[in-house]
Amino acid sequence: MTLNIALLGFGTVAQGVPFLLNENKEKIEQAVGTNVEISKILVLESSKERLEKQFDHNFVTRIEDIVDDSEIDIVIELIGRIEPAKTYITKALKSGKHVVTANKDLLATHGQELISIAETNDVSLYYEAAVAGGIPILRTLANSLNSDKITKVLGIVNGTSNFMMTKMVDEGWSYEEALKTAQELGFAESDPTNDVDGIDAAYKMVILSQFAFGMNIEVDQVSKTGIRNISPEDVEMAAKLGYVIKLVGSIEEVESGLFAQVSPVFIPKGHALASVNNEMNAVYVESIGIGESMYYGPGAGQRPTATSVVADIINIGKEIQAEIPAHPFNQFKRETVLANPDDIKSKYYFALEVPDKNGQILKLSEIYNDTEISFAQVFQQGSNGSTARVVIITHEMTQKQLHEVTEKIESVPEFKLLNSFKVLGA
Ligand SMILES: NC(=O)C1=CN([C@@H]2O[C@H](COP(=O)(O)OP(=O)(O)OC[C@H]3O[C@@H](n4cnc5c(N)ncnc54)[C@H](OP(=O)(O)O)[C@@H]3O)[C@@H](O)[C@H]2O)C=CC1
Ligand SMILES: N[C@@H](CC=O)C(=O)O
Ligand code: NA
Repeated sequence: MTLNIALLGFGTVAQGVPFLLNENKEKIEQAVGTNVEISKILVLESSKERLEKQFDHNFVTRIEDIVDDSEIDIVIELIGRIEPAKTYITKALKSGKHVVTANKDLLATHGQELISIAETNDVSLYYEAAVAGGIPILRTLANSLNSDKITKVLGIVNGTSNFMMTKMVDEGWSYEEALKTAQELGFAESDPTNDVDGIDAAYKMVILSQFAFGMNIEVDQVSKTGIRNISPEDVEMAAKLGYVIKLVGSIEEVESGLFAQVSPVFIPKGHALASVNNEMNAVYVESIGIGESMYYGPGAGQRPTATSVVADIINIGKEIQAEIPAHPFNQFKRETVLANPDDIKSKYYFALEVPDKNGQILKLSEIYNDTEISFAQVFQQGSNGSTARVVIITHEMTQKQLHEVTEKIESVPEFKLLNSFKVLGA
């Protein structure tokens, strides 16, 4: 019996699926126990003729041609965004088809609804490619780390922004040049705002929270800051102090609950995450059993992402062949409890613009002192004659103190808070 699959969409990632099925045919057939065929591919009417000239596949333009086809076992959604992907996945699941997707936008916002439809219809919904493209992180958390208790996850999980930061900092590329190349290389989302503003990474934090902590946080509960406002002065100061700046997603469980965030972070140069460059991703896990572990690999791009998609197809194929009942991709579920901001502590970097005259550092010190934040280091990083750029590295402080001190600084008209970033390390 052939395992018949159908693709929805035939863009960057989807075109990697036939490539891998073909290049790796023998191994895949041995794993699944039968051959895997792409029987139909759903494309837009406007693209069908162009694709038919280029590829020898059975292209269709109506979702019904796929969901009503009883020969099709697995539907692979690679259109992206919310609609029509959500409607198509729902139809496929309700028609008794297993579904594989790489769509983190959809899983982070409507995942619970889709998981419940899959369960009701006794079919599988797998999405390894949705987090950190080519890194097998979700299956590792669900299968290999199920014996361990995870306390913290730090992730460089957006390939586009990491690629851009690497090229801008190490090779002096402009923001526009770096973004355009990330788009050309197939790393960026159709709307790259999600990549540069930390939204794509926040979607991945939502999914990682489910697998690592069994908690289901909302995207809006993940605080997000992207890479747009990182300045050359921030990068220069980071380097001078022995750090690199990267967009990091973090999830930590403290006594009061879970806290998730995406923001630029100062990472000490010796930390394993500091050497994750270009489109590479890494998920760094702290747990009571293993201690520290890191999972590293390409987070975006056609072949790495399609490799995760095909791994999901193989896993579902094996289960179909062995007549194993469908089960959720992630079985870890607990009540969701958010942390008290008083319990979330970190060191911080503050960059401020202040009038270049006597008494300003003293005035700043008073503000921080009033909020019970102590300085670890203070620098004046240049002056234009009327204003000076002051950089402060603090000792550990809480999220609550961060909000308080930010408000206090912003209430002083002559002070301008340029940036405040978390600093990793004790
Ligand atoms: N690129 C990457 O590195 C990674 C991507 N992902 C995820 O994988 C998914 C696919 O991404 P990617 O391949 O990069 O995106 P692309 O934009 O390259 O591909 C999406 C394709 O879907 C097609 N499409 C759009 N609407 C429809 C529709 N209604 N019916 C049929 N086809 C449609 C588009 O067609 P047309 O070209 O004709 O407009 C396009 O070819 C997304 O969810 C993305 O977030 C996940 C990890 C990594
Ligand atoms: N646009 C995303 C693709 C993978 O999820 C990224 O750059 O990481
Ligand atoms: Na993955």
